[in-house]
Amino acid sequence: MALIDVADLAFRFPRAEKLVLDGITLSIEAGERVAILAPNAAGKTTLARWLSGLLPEGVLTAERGHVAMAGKPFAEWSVADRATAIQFVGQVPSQQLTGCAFTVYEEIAFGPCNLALPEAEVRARVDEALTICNLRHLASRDPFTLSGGETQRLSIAAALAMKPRVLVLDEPTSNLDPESRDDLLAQLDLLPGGLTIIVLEVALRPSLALAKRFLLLDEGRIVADGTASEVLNDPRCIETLGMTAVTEAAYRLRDAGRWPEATPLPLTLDQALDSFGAPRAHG
Ligand SMILES: Nc1ncnc2c1ncn2[C@@H]1O[C@H](COP(=O)(O)OP(=O)(O)OP(=O)(O)O)[C@@H](O)[C@H]1O
Repeated sequence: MALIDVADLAFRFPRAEKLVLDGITLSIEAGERVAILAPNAAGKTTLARWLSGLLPEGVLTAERGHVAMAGKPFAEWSVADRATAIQFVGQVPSQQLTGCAFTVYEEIAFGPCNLALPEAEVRARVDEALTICNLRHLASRDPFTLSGGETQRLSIAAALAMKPRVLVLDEPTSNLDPESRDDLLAQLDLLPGGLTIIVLEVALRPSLALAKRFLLLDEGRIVADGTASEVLNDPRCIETLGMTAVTEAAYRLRDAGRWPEATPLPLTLDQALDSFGAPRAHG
């Protein structure tokens, strides 16, 4: 059985003419690292909230279909069980702070404390999350004094301290400068192998750094599902999301007759260097 099953999910916001999600069907296995790609306003955050069990909520219900985790629709999960099964990290770091923690340490401890875990277990979880997210030196700081990148790392640390099976990341690097983005991606790359990661993205580079499987969301439907080269080279993906800078450079070189026709266009710098037998950029 897949860990997450979305069955013919169709959803529209109240009074909206169009469906945001229009028959989404997909399965995600435990341990998979999946990127769901789509342009702005295509429904990434909405789908992320469904995948995380944050929708349905109140009047916001599906027109049809549902999302289930481990075979059970989210509607049947208790809040505590859902929060330990799946965690959502959104794109605006400051909106994710609890607002009731005086320190970074307390912010990370908030979730585990609400599960009424023994103090030693809470401490162990906070310690581990501080290390993974490189926040140990900031443990005593007021969360509201952190930079955007630090706050995003804190949001992820707080999510990890819940020891979820699934982490849903909605454009996690969209508000970060290139250095903070690369730092965060390097840290995410070190997360435990068993953790299922679903990242919803408009940007190709962070998706390539995190995911092995790629889905393209278009007009409320999943229209492509495959490897990076299958999905990122799909004309529908190129039309809506463009190409990586490396692919575009190779594409232009090929047009100018300076990229071997038989050599596939690379998606990343490492692939481009491999094509020429050059040493990779990092080690
Ligand atoms: N609460 C709401 N009420 C009505 N419409 C909404 C609501 N939230 C989102 N929408 C609309 O639903 C559509 C999808 O929004 P969503 O935020 O899911 O897209 P997105 O792909 O995450 O966009 P972005 O990349 O710009 O963050 C948009 O047209 C948006 O205006």
